[in-house]
Amino acid sequence: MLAQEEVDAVFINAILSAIQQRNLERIWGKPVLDRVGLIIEIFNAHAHTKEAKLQAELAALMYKKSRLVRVRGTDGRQTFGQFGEAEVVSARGRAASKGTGFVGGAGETELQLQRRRIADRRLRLLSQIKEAQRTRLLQRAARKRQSGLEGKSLATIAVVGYTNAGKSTLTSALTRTALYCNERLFATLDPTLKNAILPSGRKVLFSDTVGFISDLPIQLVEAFQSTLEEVVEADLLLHVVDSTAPNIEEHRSTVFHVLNQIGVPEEKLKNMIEVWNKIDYEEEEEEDMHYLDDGKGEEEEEEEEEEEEAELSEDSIAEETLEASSEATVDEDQIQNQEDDSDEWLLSEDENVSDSELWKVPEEAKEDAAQKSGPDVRVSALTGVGLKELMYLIDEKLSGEDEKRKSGTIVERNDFQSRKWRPSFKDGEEFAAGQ
Ligand SMILES: Nc1nc2c(ncn2[C@@H]2O[C@H](COP(=O)(O)OP(=O)(O)OP(=O)(O)O)[C@@H](O)[C@H]2O)c(=O)[nH]1
Ligand SMILES: [Mg+2]
Repeated sequence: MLAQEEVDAVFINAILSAIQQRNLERIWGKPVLDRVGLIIEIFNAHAHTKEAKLQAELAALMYKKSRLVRVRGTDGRQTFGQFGEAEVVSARGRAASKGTGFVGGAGETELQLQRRRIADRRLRLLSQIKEAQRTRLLQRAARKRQSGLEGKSLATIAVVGYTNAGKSTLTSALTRTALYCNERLFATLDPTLKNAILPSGRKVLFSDTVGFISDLPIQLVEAFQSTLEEVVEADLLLHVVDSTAPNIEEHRSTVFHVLNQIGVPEEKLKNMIEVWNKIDYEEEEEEDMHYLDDGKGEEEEEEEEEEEEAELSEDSIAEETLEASSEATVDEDQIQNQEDDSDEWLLSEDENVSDSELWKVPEEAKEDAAQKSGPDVRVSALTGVGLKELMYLIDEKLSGEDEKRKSGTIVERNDFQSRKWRPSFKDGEEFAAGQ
């Protein structure tokens, strides 16, 4: 067991509310990172292109906004937080001022100021991202005009899947190019287009995309909106599944959930090809299993895991931490009940929810999983097994699409606004603010 001094920071694999995070930091005297915070750190570390950097900054900003809480310090005065978080300001100061008609106060001003700064920056980032999106749109339109063989349009195939499923490795293998592949999560943040020739001789474009992850809040999806646009607009989707992942069903349903959220039409989801990757690994794994066995029975391990999970449940964290540091902290409900009208104008409608709610993927959405229960094709992107079969399948699916288009079953969708999911901002406003 590590001594407290040896620990630099604590990561909690759950979504913490701002208050929970802050209370834990107070008790432990260490920075505490939750699941969303960690994802954002990774986004930032992996963002290299201009667009990816903008998107990562927007994600960080949205997260920061949800962390804006007001706390009263141990000495009873308004505080900016023990750890220098300038965004943490007093709620009780505001409560005390209620009824007197006095709405000002240092804490509130600071909070409003912070919110305003965040709102301004968000608008600027959104308009820059929108600009990148426009360029992308023009390029896409130009690509569509380019003809493939026999006058067929140049089809785009988006490669989607959970992070680390092997999307980049597969895209590289299919297009015989070298894309950046890595064991790290979110190795790819930008969509990359590469061309390839199908067995029929048809020329197509493969688009490698950012990976999905469970509990990825919709606010983060907003940040990657222009990247995900490639997916919505693609002619065909390849869903890469890591067949070695222990929680494969959760991965699959997460991917379906995100695709639904970003507005991929039902028709395209049905037509999607499910590719189970890393089949080479499966064989090796069985041989290796006994080396990894630590001598514990499976039941014992499960029990331990359950205990750990119980310890980390949000409620227990909230209770413990609120008790342990009652003087320095405030109750979350109390804060929400005091949710003032004065700041509301800074937030759009959907943002007036508690911060813990803000970062949660709705439960029912998780059940919104794949109807299909097996792979269309099993491959190994590393060894090349199954890739030929996959290429034939893509050819087949695309010509099926052509047929449908000819018979008028499919209507071309060039209209962005008809998408199911749209970000919480209104287009006109964003542009007015950004120009
Ligand atoms: N054994 C085995 N490993 C694979 C296979 N395909 C990919 N990998 C490995 O899986 C890891 C992730 O591969 P990537 O292609 O970067 O995965 P990705 O889905 O693009 O990941 P992100 O961009 O981070 O979302 C790398 O270490 C690959 O070498 C495969 O067919 N077999
Ligand atoms: Mg990748």
